[in-house]
Amino acid sequence: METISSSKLLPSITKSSTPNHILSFNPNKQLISVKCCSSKRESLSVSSCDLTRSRNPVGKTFCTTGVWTFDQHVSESSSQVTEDKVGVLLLNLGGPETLNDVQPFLFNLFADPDIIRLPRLFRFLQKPLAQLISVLRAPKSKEGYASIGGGSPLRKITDEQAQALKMALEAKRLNANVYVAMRYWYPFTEEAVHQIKNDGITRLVVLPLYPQYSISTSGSSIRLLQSIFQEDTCLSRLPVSIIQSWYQREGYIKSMANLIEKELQNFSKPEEVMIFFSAHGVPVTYVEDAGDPYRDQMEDCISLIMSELKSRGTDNNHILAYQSRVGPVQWLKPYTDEVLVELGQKGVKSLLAVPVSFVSEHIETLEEIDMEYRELALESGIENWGRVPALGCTSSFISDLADAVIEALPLATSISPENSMNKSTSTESDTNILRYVLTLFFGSAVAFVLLFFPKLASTFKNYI
Ligand SMILES: C=CC1=C(C)c2cc3[nH]c(cc4nc(cc5[nH]c(cc1n2)c(C)c5CCC(=O)O)C(CCC(=O)O)=C4C)c(C)c3C=C
Ligand SMILES: [Fe+2]
Repeated sequence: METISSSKLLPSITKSSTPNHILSFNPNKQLISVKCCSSKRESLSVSSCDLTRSRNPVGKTFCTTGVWTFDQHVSESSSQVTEDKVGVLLLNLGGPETLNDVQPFLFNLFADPDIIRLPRLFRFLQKPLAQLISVLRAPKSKEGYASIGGGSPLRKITDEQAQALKMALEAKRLNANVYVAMRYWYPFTEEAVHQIKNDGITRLVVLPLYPQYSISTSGSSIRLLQSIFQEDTCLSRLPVSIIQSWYQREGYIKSMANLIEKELQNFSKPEEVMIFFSAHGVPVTYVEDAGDPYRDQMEDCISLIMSELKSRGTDNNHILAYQSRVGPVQWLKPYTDEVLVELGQKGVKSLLAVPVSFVSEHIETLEEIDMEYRELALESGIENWGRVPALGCTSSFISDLADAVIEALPLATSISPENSMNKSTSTESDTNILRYVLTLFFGSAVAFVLLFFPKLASTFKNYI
């Protein structure tokens, strides 16, 4: 068992050549532990690396992935797995189902401190800002959702994936209930957790439906989950195993390569097509200041997919760019729209877009790629355009997710109840009330000023 400091966690995870990381947590123990599973494709060998505690200046355990706010410890209990009532919790973003849902959905999204990361001193502005930005952005967002049929397909697709995963698990002789927990819309994470509790689940695997880990996606959902579990004595005893990222799994890489190969055949000269990976962007500060492994994982993922294609004799040129930036800050580069124009200018004639951050169709594939980027590419001189569909319920992919769940199951450990991080003293409650009143007062004042002074509000024009 290797012991390393938590400040080394991120590099060891993101640069690992065998990076299937399954983390189980127990916030009472004074160690952080991570299971680094050497996923040699079909056969999985597990090695544990215990991480010694390292504290940030405010006294909480800190880890550069941004997930592990509290100390954690792993202990294995694989012998129990067969007697358990198993649950699998799929984490996803959620999307507005009707146009009326758009603004409240956007509010939930922008109110997440992992989406708009304000300095601690300005956190009290989070909700008023979320209100303002959601109101300002809603008209543009609504247009987008209107153009793809009046709402997000995410809930329907995720439900179908949940059903397909349940069946794939059954086929592999594991009976499990599969739940869906959305971060910003129905079914909310709280509802899914409530159901898990009601159903008497005794062992849980948490599987974010994002192949690569980002603070803003899997990280946000996992943190929310941790806080719900820590508040509940019963849940804090439930053995849980969290699969943080799975982009490196063979089943995923091969399924992506299959889709790309198939789509290339629709071009008259497949070998001349540029494979254009378009990943969802994140602000640069996430990666460079907060230690988000997203960019490293994305680059690793693309190189694995390209190696797989090469091994099959498909050796096309490829490029990775980042789409969907929102707000006034700098995002990961190169930007998809700028690269499309450059490629057109350089004389690239055939291009296959591959969305790679997400496994369902959603507004950014159906509207942004299929409509906006396609139009831009054609205007820029690209003549032949194609797009790889999202994986959805592709059977090889779902079967691989099922394997990931089965592999993660024995690693589940519980959060013990004694050391509830949320036991607050009376002083803390007083402070909370004071903070609440101040937040309400200043927040309303700021929202009022911004809403009624449009020039100030134009600072936020890039969110619109
Ligand atoms: C403002 C910050 C945002 C960050 C950071 C961000 C990261 C991020 N998002 C996805 C996946 C999806 N995002 C979706 C919608 C969406 N995302 C943002 C903002 C940020 N995303 C907004 C404002 C919206 C709403 C749509 C819009 O107004 O443009 C969706 C679509 C859900 C749907 O309804 O279909 C997905 C999927 C990833 C993978 C990611 C970081 C890696
Ligand atoms: Fe997003």
